[in-house]
Amino acid sequence: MTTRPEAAYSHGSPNKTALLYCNLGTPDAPTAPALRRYLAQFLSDPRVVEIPRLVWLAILHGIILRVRPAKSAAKYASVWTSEGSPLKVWTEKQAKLLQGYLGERGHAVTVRYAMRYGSPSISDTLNALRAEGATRILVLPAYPQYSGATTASVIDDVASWALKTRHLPELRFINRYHDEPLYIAALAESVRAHWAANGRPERLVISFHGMPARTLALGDPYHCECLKTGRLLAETLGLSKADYIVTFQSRFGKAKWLEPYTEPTLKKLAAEGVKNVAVICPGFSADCLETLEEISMEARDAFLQAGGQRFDYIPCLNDSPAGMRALTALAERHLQGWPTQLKPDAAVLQMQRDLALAAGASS
Ligand SMILES: C=CC1=C(C)c2cc3[nH]c(cc4nc(cc5[nH]c(cc1n2)c(C)c5CCC(=O)O)C(CCC(=O)O)=C4C)c(C)c3C=C
Ligand SMILES: [Fe+2]
Ligand SMILES: [Fe+2]
Repeated sequence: MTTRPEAAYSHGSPNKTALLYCNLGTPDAPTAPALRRYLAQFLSDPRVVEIPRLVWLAILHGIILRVRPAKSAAKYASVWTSEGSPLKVWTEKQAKLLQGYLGERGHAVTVRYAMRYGSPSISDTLNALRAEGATRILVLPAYPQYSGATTASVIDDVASWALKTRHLPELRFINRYHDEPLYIAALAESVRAHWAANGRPERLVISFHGMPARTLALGDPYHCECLKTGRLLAETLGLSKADYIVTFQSRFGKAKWLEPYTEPTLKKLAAEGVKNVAVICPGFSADCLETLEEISMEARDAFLQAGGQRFDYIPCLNDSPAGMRALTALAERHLQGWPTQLKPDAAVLQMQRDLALAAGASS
């Protein structure tokens, strides 16, 4: 997308408020060349792989980008839909719904989505929003739990766009929503609906994307926020400590990542005689490779092969009304103080009447 924001964003253009919903990104196609492009951008981000640059770039280009693209492409092919990558399909749909839900709540907000890696990029989308006259932009990363690798990386990307931009809009960022009551309620609602249809499992496994273990010691709040989401969900469902476990999936490389790991935990549970589990992944705002393939295919097989009898995967919040209501309320709270009202509200109308009366009295 080529835009000339500086030219279009002149004095006197409309003062629009916008919401930019940013997700991780996904390859353009389930093919090795598309995966190579995507992984090269993703894994070159110093927020994602925090090891010395030159050493890492040699490993990335010398080994990983030669081997991983074909393997990952095959996995993506197993979840790809006629409309494209699930992550992109859901993210696009969520942005459309957010626009509608905010409109229903009386807010004139232009909602767009962007991807941290791949397309549409954050900088192209910010340029397009400015060209449309956005002077206030609220950035909502699609990550309930804050981590340096995800939320901070979105903020880095917005900041690097800002470095190249003369006339900046007002900017706000939502850093986290891991303990928002409506988010927890939406997760609980989807678990309860699942229980109503399929029965209650012996164990609820609450699986989050992993991070290198050292990030916890370095002060990343991610681990604590995942544990809090898990605890609040369990409390809302009335589960005891023995009924659920929080685990971490998607380990990358040989270093120690946050534990317990999801798949080994599932095998251990099966070995201990647990026959029936349900797995939910609250850290993913939308179903994607990591949930649909890694959990619902690979982890399922591992549990069943280890002696488990029933494995249920509970989908992400995706476009569920409860999930969308949670995002809408979150955005609405962070939009406060910005003029987004479609119609002047009652207080403004009353103030205008008072001013007119006062003007009449003094003339
Ligand atoms: C190399 C290190 C990685 C870190 C750190 C990491 C953190 C992290 N990732 C997500 C969310 C997603 N990751 C996804 C895919 C994915 N993640 C990594 C690596 C790291 N992630 C890779 C290499 C991949 C690509 C697939 C593969 O080759 O295995 C996805 C899915 C994207 C999709 O297209 O469907 C998501 C979402 C979080 C939340 C996170 C840290 C908190
Ligand atoms: Fe990841
Ligand atoms: Fe994975």
